[in-house]
Parts: sequence; structure tokens; C-alpha cells
Amino acid sequence: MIAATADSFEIEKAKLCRKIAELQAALNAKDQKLRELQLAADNLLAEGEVQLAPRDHYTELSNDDIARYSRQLILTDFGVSGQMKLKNSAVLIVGLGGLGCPAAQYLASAGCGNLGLVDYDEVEPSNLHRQTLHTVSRCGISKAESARIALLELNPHCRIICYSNLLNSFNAMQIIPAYDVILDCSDNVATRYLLNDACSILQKPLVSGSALKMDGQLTVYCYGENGPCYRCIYPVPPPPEAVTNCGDGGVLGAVTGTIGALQAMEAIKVIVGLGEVLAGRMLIFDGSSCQFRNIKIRGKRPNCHVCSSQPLITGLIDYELFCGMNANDKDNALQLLEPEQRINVLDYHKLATEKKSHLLLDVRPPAEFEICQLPDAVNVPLAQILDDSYVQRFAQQLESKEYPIFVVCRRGNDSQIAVQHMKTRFPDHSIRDLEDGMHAWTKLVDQNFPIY
Ligand SMILES: Nc1ncnc2c1ncn2[C@@H]1O[C@H](COP(=O)(O)OP(=O)(O)OP(=O)(O)O)[C@@H](O)[C@H]1O
Ligand SMILES: [Zn+2]
Repeated sequence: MIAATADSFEIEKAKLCRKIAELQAALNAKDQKLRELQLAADNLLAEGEVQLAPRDHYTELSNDDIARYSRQLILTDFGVSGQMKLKNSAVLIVGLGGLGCPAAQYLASAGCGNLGLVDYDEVEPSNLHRQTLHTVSRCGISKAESARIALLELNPHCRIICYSNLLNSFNAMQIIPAYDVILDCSDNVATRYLLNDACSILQKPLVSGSALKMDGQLTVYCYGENGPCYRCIYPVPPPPEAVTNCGDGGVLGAVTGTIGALQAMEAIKVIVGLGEVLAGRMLIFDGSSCQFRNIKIRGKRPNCHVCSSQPLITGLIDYELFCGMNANDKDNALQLLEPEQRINVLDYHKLATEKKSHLLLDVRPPAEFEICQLPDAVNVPLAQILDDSYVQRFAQQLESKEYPIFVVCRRGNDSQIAVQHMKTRFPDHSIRDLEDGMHAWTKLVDQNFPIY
């Protein structure tokens, strides 16, 4: 009995030691990243690229301006003074993706004099269905540069500064002060908090948009005396597992187009002093029923950590650490299973080619299964694994040791969750997942297999 207890202590101790080693490694990686970010920010500053050069101040419209903007100049509430304000304004757009492209397009064409474009990413074919400034021929180049090319064709009078870098806690405070209005067109929680805190500290209106699947949201933070900030509404970040991105959940391009265009609209209203800015309210767009709802959101939180009269946060922090998520929407590779609970795609391919009896469960949603599947795969969405409703369907295979079970998904994360769950019910059955999922299949087994 005592020996057994000592053994279990030893096992527990070994586990804790492993955990400590993992945490130490994570800490070292963060330290390294911090050094890289600092270096990148220094380089950027050294290149003199960060500062928007002193803006020209215009006092009148040119003939070309009058001809170009005539249809908005004749608007009673807009007029010459509105156009002059736009011409002298500077707007920073963070993210030149689904939201940022239409927002930039409407701001440049309306005559916003100075646009800053921030995006660290490059154009990919899967962006083109909604990121309307980019083109097939510009795949592979910086999104900020690609957007600049398109925008200058639209309006050569617009001055455009590109920052083809990740906006982070070092460069944000150098870039943002030069701009009048900031547009959050990013796709991740860490960047939302970073932009919020920077805008709150620097007192810049932040036009925040988001879109997923068929739905979108829009509001303006940090606007005026009483306008709440993002932290007033969301004091703590959501748990990482509750966050879905466009790459996983999907999105319709016209939804991002709708919200992006409205972000441009709110920015123009802020600059020109037009209408009623969407602060303290949130627009909820349900694309499937085409309904726009405007809900009142709470005002400034008296104890908000960043925008209250006695803030706890007076400088930018490490937002990836704070949110437990990276400042991008790419999935982190999970490490849930032991190596013996996984099989690489080459070994699986060999076994399947030799026609060894087995069952291959594909745990992606049906819409994704319809796009492409591995030979003989059976679609059992992850939800059916987790609620155990698959058990009855595969009772025969689960009873027979002759049927090793393999689980596959798109990138090898959900498949691990599925195996971990199935193992709790069938600990003695051989159940393994395909490492790195179908992406690895395309890379290592069949380059003609579609990737998405
Ligand atoms: N901190 C940041 N600094 C600079 N750019 C950012 C930052 N966070 C997000 N972005 C950019 O914001 C954009 C968000 O747009 P969107 O989600 O439509 O594009 P995406 O990430 O290319 O899409 P997908 O998920 O389909 O690959 C991306 O281009 C992304 O690179
Ligand atoms: Zn606040």
C-alpha cells in the first residue's frame, strides 16, 4: 500500500517536473519573442518609417477635388468644410483583410488625405473572396503594399503609408499618435485589447468591426467624454477555446464588406462631425435575415482598468500573455496526446494501401467533409464524438480489437480532442489520430489533395 502511494507520488512528481520544464520553455520562447519584437520596433524606427511625416495642411479644394468629390460636396451636411476636414485627416487601418479592404477603399475614394495601413501578412488565394483590394497577381506580396497599389489607382491624391509589420506593444505607441481615427479591422483578441488600450491612453476614437459566418458587429470605442472602451464592455478576455476565427468558422465576403463599409462611414462621421457617431451603442448585423439591430451598450465603467479616472493600466502590456492567445488568428498546434497515440500520415497511408482493416473517422463538420475526404473516411463531427452519440453507430468496430480506429481532421487539433475523449471510454482500444491532419496529407502523401 505504502509502496503504491510512493509510486503514485513519483509519477505525480515526474508529471510536475515535465510541466515545469514546459513552462520554462514557454517562458524562454516569450523572452526570445520579446527581444525580437523590440529589435523589430527599433529597426522600424531606424528606417524612419514609423512616423507619418508632418502633414500638409490644405485650406482649399482643387478643381480636381471639386470634380472628383462633387456628389458628396453637394450633400448639405457634408459640403466643402466636410471635404476639407477629410482632406486634412489621417486614418490608421489595422488589418487589410475582409474589413480593412472595403474600409480603406471607401476612405481613400471619399478623399481622406492620409491613410496608414498596418498588416504583417501576405496576400493568399483564400483571401480573395472577400479582401477586395487584393488580386491574383499580388498573391504573395504584403497586404499593406497590395492595398496601397489598389488605393492609389482609385485615388492618387491620397497619401498612403504602409507598415508591413505586426502592430505590437512597442510600435503601437509610435505609430498611433500621428493619426486622428483608428480602425480595428483585425481578427484576434490580443490585437483588440492592444488597440483599445493604446487608443484609450492616447485618446483616439477606435472604430471597431468584426464579422464571422453571416454576422457582423460594429461600434466606436473611446469616443468623447463618456464613450466606453472595449475593456469597459469586456473587462477580461474570453477563454481561447471560445474564440472562433474565419479560417475555422467561415465568413461570407459580403458580410465583411458591409461592416467594413460602415467602419469607413463612422470614421468619416467622426472626422467631419456628422450625424450621430455609433458610440455607447453596438450595431448587430444578422446577414441571414438581413436585420440590423442597434443595442445600447454600457457607458464608461467607473473602475475600468484603462479608461477610468484612476486607471491601473497606463502603458501597454503583453497582450498575447494577457489573452492567452497569439496576435493572429492562426490556430496553435495542440499537444494533447502522447506520441504513441498518434500516427503520421505516411505510416497511415502505407497501412491503408495494404488494406489493413481499420476505421477512419473524420471529425470535421459536414460542410468541410463535403469539400474533400480521405479514401474510406466516415464523417463523425467532433460534437458527436464528445456527446458519445457515435458509440452506437460503431458498436461492432469498438468491440473488436481487429478494428484499430484512426481519427483525422483538417490540421490535427480536433482529432486529438476526439482521441482523448474516446480513450476515456475505450482505454484498451487502439485509437490514434493522424498527426497534422489533412494538411500533412497534402504535404507528404498527395500534393493534388485540396488544401483549405
Ligand atoms: N496585430 C496585428 N498587426 C498587423 N496586422 C494584423 C494584426 N492582427 C491582425 N492583423 C491582420 O488583420 C487582418 C484580418 O483580416 P482577415 O481575418 O479578413 O484576414 P486573414 O487573417 O487573412 O483571414 P484568414 O483567417 O481567412 O486567413 C489580417 O490580414 C491580419 O494579418
Ligand atoms: Zn474602459
